[in-house]
Amino acid sequence: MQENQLFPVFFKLHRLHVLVVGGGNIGLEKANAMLQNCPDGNITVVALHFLPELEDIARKFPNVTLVQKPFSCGDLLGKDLVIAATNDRALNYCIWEKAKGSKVLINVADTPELCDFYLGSVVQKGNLKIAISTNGKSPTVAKRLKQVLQEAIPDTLDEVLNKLYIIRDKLKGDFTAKVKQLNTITDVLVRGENEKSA
Ligand SMILES: C[C@@]1(CC(=O)O)C2=NC(=C\c3[nH]c(c(CCC(=O)O)c3CC(=O)O)Cc3[nH]c(c(CC(=O)O)c3CCC(=O)O)/C=C3\N/C(=C\2)[C@@H](CCC(=O)O)[C@]3(C)CC(=O)O)/[C@H]1CCC(=O)O
Ligand SMILES: NC(=O)c1ccc[n+]([C@@H]2O[C@H](COP(=O)([O-])OP(=O)(O)OC[C@H]3O[C@@H](n4cnc5c(N)ncnc54)[C@H](O)[C@@H]3O)[C@@H](O)[C@H]2O)c1
Repeated sequence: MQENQLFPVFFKLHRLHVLVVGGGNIGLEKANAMLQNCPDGNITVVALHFLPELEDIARKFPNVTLVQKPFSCGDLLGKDLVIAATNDRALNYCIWEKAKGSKVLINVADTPELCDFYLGSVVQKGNLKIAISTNGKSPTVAKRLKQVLQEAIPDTLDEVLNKLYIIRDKLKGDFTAKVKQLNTITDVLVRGENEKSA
């Protein structure tokens, strides 16, 4: 079986600055995906034209800036991540070249082979977040799996996380002892009732 070799990380987008080039459907979709996760994310969108939905977003989110102009190399200055989402393949390739030259991580929306990273499909329950990738094989399956997990994970799990956070703070002893106690308390999460009594 082929393995997915992508390494998932969770970015703090309010501490980074993302450049999106393209203000059409895909630019909107990617900006929306980021803002759903991180409403304080810093995003600059550069495009010749913007969908009205993006203009609404820029009004609603003070950290989203729209710049109406053709892409130029200087747009990469001070950016940590780039998403190229124009309808011009040659331009997307040029943005990729410039980003690589500037050591900025880039996602070219329609070209997996030019992506340093993929956006994931995201399950969210309070503090819990699960990011799903199908290794680029089927974003639709990633979306469906997200829907299944969103339903399956109980809302009360967030209470569990908050309680464990308090307990974690109060536990005494050295690191190894704390880890042991936390594992004992949470054992119930991975073992069924029958297994416990056996
Ligand atoms: C997860 C999600 C995150 C997000 O974008 O927010 C995401 N795509 C989503 C949806 C979606 N995208 C597409 C469809 C149409 C049906 C289909 O093709 O399945 C749907 C479904 C829909 O919209 O219903 C079209 C599409 N997508 C890519 C290509 C190019 C190619 O594959 O060659 C094409 C063909 C373009 C064409 O044919 O012209 C490429 C990528 N899309 C990825 C992520 C990365 C791989 C993630 C992974 O490893 O699974 C990757 C590689 C790069 C990237 O874009 O980061 C988001 C789920 C939203 C949710 O959770 O609700
Ligand atoms: N990865 C994915 O999920 C996915 C899915 C479907 C399509 N795509 C591809 O993504 C691309 C974009 O699709 P779309 O629907 O958003 O297109 P669109 O036509 O709605 O938007 C294109 C955007 O690019 C901007 N643009 C064009 N030239 C520019 C320049 N020189 N400088 C700055 N901005 C410029 C336009 O102003 C516009 O805002 C298409 O090529 C499509 O094949 C990707």
